[in-house]
Order: sequence, then C-alpha cells, then structure tokens
Amino acid sequence: MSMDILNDTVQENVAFNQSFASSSIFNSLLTAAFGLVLTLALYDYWRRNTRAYRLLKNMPTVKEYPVVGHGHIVLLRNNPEVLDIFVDLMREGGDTLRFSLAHINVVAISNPVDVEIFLSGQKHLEKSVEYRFFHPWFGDGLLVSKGHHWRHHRKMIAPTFHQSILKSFVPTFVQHSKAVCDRLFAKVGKDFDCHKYMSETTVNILLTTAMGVKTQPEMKTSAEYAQAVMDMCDIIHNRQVKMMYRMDALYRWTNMRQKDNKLMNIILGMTQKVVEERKSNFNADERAVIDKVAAVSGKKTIKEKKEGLRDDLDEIDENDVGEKKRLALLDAMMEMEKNPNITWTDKDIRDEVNTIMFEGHDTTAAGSSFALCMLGIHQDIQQRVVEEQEAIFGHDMQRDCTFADTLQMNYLERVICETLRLFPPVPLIARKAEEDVKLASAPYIVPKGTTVLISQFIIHRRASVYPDPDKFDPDRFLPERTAQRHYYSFIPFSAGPRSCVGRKFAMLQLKVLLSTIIRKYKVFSSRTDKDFRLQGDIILKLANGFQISLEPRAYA
Ligand code: HEM
Repeated sequence: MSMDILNDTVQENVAFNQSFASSSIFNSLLTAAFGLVLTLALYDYWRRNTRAYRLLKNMPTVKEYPVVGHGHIVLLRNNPEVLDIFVDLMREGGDTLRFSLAHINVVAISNPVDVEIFLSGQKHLEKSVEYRFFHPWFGDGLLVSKGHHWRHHRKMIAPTFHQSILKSFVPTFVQHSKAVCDRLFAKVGKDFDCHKYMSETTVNILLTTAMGVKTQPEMKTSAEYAQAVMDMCDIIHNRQVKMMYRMDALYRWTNMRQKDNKLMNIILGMTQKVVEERKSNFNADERAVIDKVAAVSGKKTIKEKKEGLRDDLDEIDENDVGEKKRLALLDAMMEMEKNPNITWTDKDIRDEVNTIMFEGHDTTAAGSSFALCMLGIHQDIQQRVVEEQEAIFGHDMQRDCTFADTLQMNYLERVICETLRLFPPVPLIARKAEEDVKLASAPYIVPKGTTVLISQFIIHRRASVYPDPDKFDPDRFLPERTAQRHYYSFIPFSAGPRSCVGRKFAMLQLKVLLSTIIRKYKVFSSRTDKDFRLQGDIILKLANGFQISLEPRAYA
C-alpha cells in the first residue's frame, strides 16, 4: 500500500472517530438534559400534589413558577429589596399570603387573631426549619432549641432576668451610657451614623452585666464582635431565603462559606474568652444579689394570665416569697454546672452565652438607634421627653439615673414602644405548625409542618389597628388606648411562652441609655423617615445609616 493511501485511510479513521465522539457527547448531553427535565417535571408534579400544597392552594398568593415556586422573587435581590417586596405583597394580599420556596411551604399571617393561635399556648413552640442556619452559632441555645431541652433551659434562665437582678444592673447601664456620651462628644456638630456607638455600648453592657466581666471591655474587641455579628446575620438571611445557599452541599463551595468561617472565628473566639475568664475568677457569693421578696396576690396573676397578658417573666417577678440569692446569667449557669442535681454542661453554657450575646445586643442597638433618629426627626416629641426628664431630675439633670427614676419615665417608655412598633428590631419570626391549624380570620387551613411567618413589621403597621400607621405618635401607647387593641397586635418581643426572655432587661436598658443621652445632648436629624432605607435581615437596620447630629444641652 502506498504512503498516500495509508495517510488517507488514517485521516478518514480520525475524522470518523471525531464525528463519532462528538455525536456520542451530543447524545450523552441530550440524554442528561432529558433526564434533568424529566426529574424536574416529576419533582414539580410531586410538589404540587403533596397534601400540604393541595390544602394551601386556595390561599392568596402571587405568581409562582414550576419547580422554584416563589424562589425567583428573592433570587437576585439584595436584602433591602427582599423586605420591600415582602411588605408590598403582604399589604396587597391582606391577612394571609402563601409562598413556596421549591417544596417548602410558607404561610405569612398578619391578623392578630391568627397570630395568637401560633404564639399563645404550648402547641406551636418549635421554630421553623429556617432557624437551622443558626445552629453552628447558637448550638442548642434558647432561641433555636426545642422540646424538653428548651423547656429546661427556659426555666433555669428566666429567673436570671428577675427584677432584683435587673435593678442591680442599673449603675452599670448608667456607667456605659455616660461613657458613650463622652465618646459621642467628638461627633458634636457633625452628621454621623449612631449605630456603631450604640452597638459597642450594648455589647459592653451585656459583657459587664449578664456575663459578669469585671474588667472594662476593650472597645476594639466589642466593635469587631458587633460588626462580625451583623455580617453573619446577612449571610444567615441569605441562606434562609435563597435556595442555592440553603443546600449545604452547594453552600460549602461558595465564597460566602469562607467568609462565614472567618466571622464565626471572631464571634465564637470572643464568647469563649468571656466564659474562660469568668470560670477562672468565679466567685458566686461575691456577685449574688440577696433579694427579700414578699408575695403578691396570686389571684391577680391568674386573672391576667387568662387574658393572655402575662408570661413566665411576670410570674417569676411576682410570685415568689422569702429571701433568695440571685445570680446574673453566666454566674448562675456556672453554679448549675457544679450542681450534681442539675443537668447543665459546659456546652450548654457556651450555647446560651452565644445566644444571649447576640439576641441581647444587636436588638437593643437597633432599638436605641431608631429611637435617636425618631427623636431627631420629631423635635416636639423630643421636647416632651426632655420636659419629663426635667420633672424627674429637677435641677440636677446630670445626676446618675436610678431604678426609681426609670419607673417615672412614662413618656419615654411610650416613645420606645412607638419606635419598636414602627421599627421592630426583630421584624419577622417563624414557627413550625405542629398540627393542621384552622385560621380564625378566614376559612383556610395551615397544614402541619408549614413554616408560619409572623412579621411584626407588617402587624405593627396594620391601618385597621393603628390609624395613620406610618405616623410616629407615642401617645398610641397611653394605657387607655393600648387597652383597646388586641394584645397580639404589638409584639416586638414576640409573645406567649416563647417570648423574649430579655424583654425587661431591654426596656430598662433602653430607658437608662436614652435618658442619659437626651439629658446630655439635643439630637437632630437632617432626614425624615421617608428617607429610611430599611434592611430586614434578621435584625432590622437602615441600609443608608442611622444618621443624626448632636449639640450639647446648655446645662450639660
Ligand atoms: C429591643 C430589644 C429586643 C427585642 C426587640 C427582642 C425581640 C425578641 C424576639 C422577637 C424574640 C423571639 C424570636 C423568635 O421567636 O424568633 C426574642 C427571643 C429571645 N430574646 Fe430578645 N429581644 C430584645 C432584647 C433581648 C435581650 C436584651 C436579651 C438578653 C439579654 C434577649 C434574649 C432573648 C432570648 C434568649 C430569646 C429566645 C427566647 C426563647 O426562645 O425562649 N433579647 N427576642
């Protein structure tokens, strides 16, 4: 055979092999594509034919697509946009709205009569599946735990927020409030974002009260911790609402996961140091508050409980007698760890410290920052706050605030409530329906296993409950006006057995902090609340900053 013929034959073979290879790749791709489409079609068929989906089908909703359901709404959107869309949809949709993120069914409710079904009572205490993204951070801490573990921990932790403990914290609240006033002096006359100052302060307050840290916390560490918490919340929120981040197998390959690791090192590193230090210098007796308490009428408690107005915190404050040794949170947990009759481990301590350091600081930082902005915007309301402070402090406006003073700050308390109504630091909570639930407001059934979204942000702006709902009007919280509203129409701290365990701590701290700042400075704002760009990722914030400016008061 000549060389030419041989070359031709080889080339023909190569060409044949190439075309065979490319056609078999094409066939493989075609088969894979067909397989994928078939799998997705079967998945969608299954999704739409589950019992839960069929029960929910008639509930108001917006356009959904095959497979992803409503996942497209959040896919390429940032957090402020997601909140805007959710608020618009809820306002258009009325009391109830159904969503699905692929096969996960979500029902958002906003009528207080429906909210009461899920928050009161012992039935729906478990948090929805979306809280699982907190587990690497909080472990089995109060916010995310369930069943017996939660009940046991709640029972042991709630007394560490007893009124007598809180009273003993007031001088520390004052000390940190005065310290932030000093730091704020550098900002006088300038427009600045007050949130950073509030979050450093609330971290420090928690460290030196609930956590019993003796030395003055380092401002740099507190600021780094507070920033890491905010960034971590952003990541968790993304994981909760975006399908691609929900799947652990995909998430682990993303850049977000690497950032997550770094942030968790900062967050857990700080809390671990706190626990270790406290363990090394722990002396329970030195920190104990000895409380002599007299019994109050149990009848009142039972009557009010029937009306759904009370929780375990009120019962603890009112129903004990005798002399008690009370310890703040971390010290109490260390005593429990040593007590052979109580199941309480080192991990339990760490989980609760991580939970409370987060829940306790970012919420009050947002609450106090929003309050300062609102006082800056509404000068007439600020003036009324100052008049009340003058009535309490008389000629000595710079003296330290006491617990007794805070009991007289009724108008400031109304300002705080109205701030928490319009800008609830926790804008949304979610529960898992533990059984099929018939709603009270409409003939719909929420099937067992559904994620039930309860948005304080939406509920607090219901025009039927709060006329002219966007108006900042603290007098909505005059006792006679509050009495006319449904109890579950104002739930910044949630409500019922699983409500915020730090509610009284938060209100007391906010009063002391705002009273101290407002007696020292006049607060101004060059914006109105129409300029606020709200961002609702776990904790409500302003994407465009909590801008205010300050001027020292004449007597300061
Ligand atoms: C303005 C300040 C605060 C607001 C608006 C707030 C709001 C809330 C809300 C809405 C919940 C329920 C969360 C859910 O169901 O997902 C909650 C739970 C919780 N909060 Fe707060 N909170 C505040 C301050 C605090 C403080 C100061 C502490 C502790 C020092 C604290 C500790 C907790 C804990 C441990 C839970 C979980 C309770 C449980 O599940 O038994 N919070 N908070």
